Amino acid sequence: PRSTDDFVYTTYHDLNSIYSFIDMLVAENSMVSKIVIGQSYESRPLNVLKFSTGANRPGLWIDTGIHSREWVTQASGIWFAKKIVTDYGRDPALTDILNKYDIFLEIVTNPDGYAYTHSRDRMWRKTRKPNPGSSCVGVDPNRNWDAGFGGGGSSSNPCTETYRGPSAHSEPEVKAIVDFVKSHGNLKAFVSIHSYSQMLLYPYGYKSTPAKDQAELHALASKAISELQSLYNTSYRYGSIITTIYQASGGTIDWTYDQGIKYSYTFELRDTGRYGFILPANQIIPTAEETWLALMAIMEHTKNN
Ligand SMILES: O=C(CO)C[C@@H](Cc1ccccc1)C(=O)O
Ligand SMILES: [Zn+2]
Repeated sequence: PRSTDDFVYTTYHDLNSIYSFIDMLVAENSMVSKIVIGQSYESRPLNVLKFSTGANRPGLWIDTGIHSREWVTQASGIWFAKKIVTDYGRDPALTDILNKYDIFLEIVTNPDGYAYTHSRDRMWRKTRKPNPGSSCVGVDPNRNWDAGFGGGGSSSNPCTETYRGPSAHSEPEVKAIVDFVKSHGNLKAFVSIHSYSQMLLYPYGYKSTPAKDQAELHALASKAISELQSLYNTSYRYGSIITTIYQASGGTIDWTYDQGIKYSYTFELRDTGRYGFILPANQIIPTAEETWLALMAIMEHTKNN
């Protein structure tokens, strides 16, 4: 495609196609820039899109594709990026958000894993860093964060899908975000997008203690999923990670919440298991559209509080 107007949003794309989408979007829009926050284990750039209409603004973070096999999430991230530049100046709610906040969007958060799902194993979830002393490769990047690291709901066995890694933030893909969050210092919302299960989750996953902001997070989740459901009647469950899905330690949003980013959420997109990770491409746009309504509710609430 020569521009993001003729990019095909109705299909899944390989890594090079997504990288060229990112570069086209930057070239086409003065409000969009690309920040390389680090390199993956296999030396791929960790690209973050920055949407900004002014200097020194607080930020809103969205990541997709931290688990590489969850392909509808990277595809939704591409759609979100185009939606933002299309709606700015046209949709009053999005325009007001972008006049006050920067949006940061990391579409391919695990590029080594994503490349591997195209080349070798469609069902790959983890990073691709070898584990010394083991023939099993990769760490679960959603168990590698310094939040209850090593606790229940993560594994010490490199051959499992929830292997936590040798130490917190051992994975370059995770460390790059940790460093970005700390150096930015003014993120007000952090949304990490997974599939599948149709859930909207908030901290904690590593412990059953309710988050101090649990009441507000629960009420906002309720509002967000009713916005989501209003489009195609897709039904979501919502609640804390540990009560809604299972105990999981070392997860992304437990760490961001404990860094003081109150509006920390994880989405589990479509579906509930019929297709699972192999969601048909004809569901990409409907999934992205309905999820965007929930994201707008979260961003608006953040702006108003
Ligand atoms: O990816 C998942 C299935 O795609 C579910 C997520 C559930 C979860 C979500 C947020 C924090 C910790 C765990 C996971 O096990 O890491
Ligand atoms: Zn996942």
